[in-house]
Amino acid sequence: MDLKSSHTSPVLADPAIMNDSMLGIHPGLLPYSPTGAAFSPALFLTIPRRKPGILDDVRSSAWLDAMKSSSPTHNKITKDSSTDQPSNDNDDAYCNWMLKYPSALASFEQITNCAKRKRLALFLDYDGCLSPIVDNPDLAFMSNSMRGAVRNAAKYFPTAIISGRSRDKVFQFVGLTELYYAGSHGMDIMGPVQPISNDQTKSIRSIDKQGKEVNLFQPASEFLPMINEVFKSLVEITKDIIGAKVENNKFCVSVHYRNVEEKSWTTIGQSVEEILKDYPRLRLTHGRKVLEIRPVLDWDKGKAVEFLLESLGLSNCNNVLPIYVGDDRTDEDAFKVLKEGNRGYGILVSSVPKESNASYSLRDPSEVMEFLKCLVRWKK
Ligand SMILES: O=P(O)(O)OC[C@H]1O[C@H](O[C@H]2O[C@H](CO)[C@@H](O)[C@H](O)[C@H]2O)[C@H](O)[C@@H](O)[C@@H]1O
Repeated sequence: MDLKSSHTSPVLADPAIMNDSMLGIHPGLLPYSPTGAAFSPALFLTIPRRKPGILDDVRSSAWLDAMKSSSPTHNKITKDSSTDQPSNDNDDAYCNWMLKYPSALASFEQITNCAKRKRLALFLDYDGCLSPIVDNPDLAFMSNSMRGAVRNAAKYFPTAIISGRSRDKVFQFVGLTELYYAGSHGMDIMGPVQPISNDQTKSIRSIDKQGKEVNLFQPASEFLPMINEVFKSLVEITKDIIGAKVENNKFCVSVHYRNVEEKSWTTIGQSVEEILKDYPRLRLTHGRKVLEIRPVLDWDKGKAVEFLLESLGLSNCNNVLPIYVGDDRTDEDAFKVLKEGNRGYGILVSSVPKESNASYSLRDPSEVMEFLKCLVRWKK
């Protein structure tokens, strides 16, 4: 998905530049842009309500555009009839794109030159990064070789998984106790116990499954009943749409349409919109063939990275190099945090050109595994 092109879609347009009557799409369905938003100390965002509109056909096509653009089509492999060699329609575009987002493997020396005499911290997204994208989200298993690579990396560098999944679910998939986990797009963080200097009033001491004392940060805890209610309504409203799947990710909900025929995508989008009309404190973001419903909070994967760095005692240090590897739009918040402060590197996992705040790229999870192995070899 080209982030630039998203700004041409009414559903994905920046709310800051939309007027009240524009399309009548529920504000919770628009992506959050912090520009001009008012923050309360409790992290809540104020998003202006818009009057309902009547342009239903325009809204349907807006839904379809938004849903299509959130999941890029993959490279089409064709055969060159003159040589009978496979050729790739999009190779040139990908090579050009890599001039802006060089391969983290090809640029490994450059990255490690920067990491010299610094402490490296690793932040890894799960789906599409450590596990390949598959049709059934319940079967998105990580390979044993990938698990081994992550385990080895965690021996040398503090490592955290930051996922849109519930923290329990992603822990089930990864199964490594030596990592830190942030679920629900960073709204459920289990990190190390540290004196925390910033005002993270919602942090509580807890004990993890291994009996270790940990710090639990759940800024959206009061949304739990609301999320459960919305989850049930979404299950009900989508039950007759073949292929639709609703996943409860604890502090957010995913509505999957990967296995739904394209002609029903608009129905899914509008069903979600219908439900969210009653929940102005929830908003929607788009992922890879998934609509994600989450609290209107000034909290995202970027904030989660900052929180974890602080909990690990690694913030405000010139001798720390955080690296974040992710594939999805929600990972952009983390890329941005690292890029803006020139603090570290975002690595986008993508086999198609996408506009991003990342500094480097990797094609797919197998390259992510190779990159992790390279880091370990370098550190040894
Ligand atoms: O932050 P992530 O760890 O990348 O989680 C984002 C979403 O990932 C999952 O959905 C995606 O992967 C599925 C399995 O490969 C795929 O079927 C789906 O189409 C993708 O969108 C997960 O199921 C969602 O709940 C996460 O929010």
